[in-house]
Amino acid sequence: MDIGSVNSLPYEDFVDVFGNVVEKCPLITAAVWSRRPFSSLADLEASINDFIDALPESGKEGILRVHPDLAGRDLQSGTLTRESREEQGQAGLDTLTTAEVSRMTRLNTEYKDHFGFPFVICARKNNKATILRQLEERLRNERTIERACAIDEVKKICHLRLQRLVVPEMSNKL
Ligand SMILES: NC(=O)N[C@H]1NC(=O)NC1=O
Repeated sequence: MDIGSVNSLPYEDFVDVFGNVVEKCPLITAAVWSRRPFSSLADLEASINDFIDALPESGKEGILRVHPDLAGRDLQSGTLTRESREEQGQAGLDTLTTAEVSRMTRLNTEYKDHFGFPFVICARKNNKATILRQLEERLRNERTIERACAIDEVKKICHLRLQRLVVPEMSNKL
């Protein structure tokens, strides 16, 4: 889909297509629809990022809280969103050993107890080793820094999800 087609989508279709670019936050997509027309995919992405940046800290934490744990209960029970399942699979989180699952679960719990929101990282840009290392390192962050870091990861996830939905303008001309 190119940006012209994106701009011509009625509200319902726009939310159907882009409703999960930020995990389980279709409200963000619904809000940015009124900022059409977008000049490019980057412009649509910037509108989403602007919306997130304008939220109060409690709103940003809300975005983090609806993210599923990595290698957590939703992965085991098959209740992840399609996007999240693919991302966690690509990072190898669906083939962890029992010992790795235990370590991830222990660290995820420790992180959540400490910050009050789940650990979020762009799985597609990582693998199980870098995810576990980041989880241990970021646990030591000061809260404000960590919240900003997690929101940056949400934006990276959103960037990659958008790219898979909208063909870059150049490749339409080939
Ligand atoms: N907890 C967490 O980071 N979840 C996410 N990361 C990612 O790449 N997809 C997700 O659902």
